[in-house]
Amino acid sequence: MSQVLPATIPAKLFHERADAIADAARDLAQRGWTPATSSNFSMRVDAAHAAITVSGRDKGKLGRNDIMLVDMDGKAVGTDARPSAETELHTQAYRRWPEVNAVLHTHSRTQSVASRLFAKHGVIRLEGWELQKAIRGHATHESVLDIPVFPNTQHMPELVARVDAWIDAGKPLHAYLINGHGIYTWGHDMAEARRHLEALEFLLGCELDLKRLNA
Ligand SMILES: CSC[C@@H](O)[C@@H](O)C(=O)COP(=O)(O)O
Ligand SMILES: [Zn+2]
Repeated sequence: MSQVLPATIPAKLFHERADAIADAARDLAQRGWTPATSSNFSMRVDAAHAAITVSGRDKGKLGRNDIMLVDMDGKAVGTDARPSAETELHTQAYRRWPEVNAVLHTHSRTQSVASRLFAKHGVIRLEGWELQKAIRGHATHESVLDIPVFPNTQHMPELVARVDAWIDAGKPLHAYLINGHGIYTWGHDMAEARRHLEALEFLLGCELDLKRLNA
């Protein structure tokens, strides 16, 4: 794949983003959170563009050629490569929150099982866990952190509309699960997005343990 960059985007900037995405993806794949080419990752490059994983690639073995440029409508820029099937969910986050610079989506077993188990409630309420403080804006374990569970669909505009409706209702949103599918979360930078994902994986695992123990 050859990526032609707009004149306004230096190659160094695009490569930095691509390398940060590949590093994160390798780590998450090693944890077993990206089975069978699933998951997708992106970073904002500038106000009008994001770098995102090419669709269908093994996320544990990404190189620079597996990351491409899209505009904020999710359309490929300067390449014939096909962006992630879920690109619109990434660009939605960049459009809605100018301060968000990295979006991560994984398919861990914990995320998948939790999404099925809590789908009937439409939300997982996290409350009383110290690790909630790993999420931006949460200063105490006494805060309430609601993670919505949206129905899965292959039709991205439907999911985009559900996310928009949640945000437009004025409800805080740090992450969402898609039923039988996985999780989306994001951050002001890649380190924050990774911290959010790691904390949420841990917290969902705790909730599943409580269910198992019937506690
Ligand atoms: C390999 S099944 C998972 C995919 O359908 C999808 O949900 C996913 O996360 C990866 O899709 P991709 O198009 O590679 O970004
Ligand atoms: Zn997915």
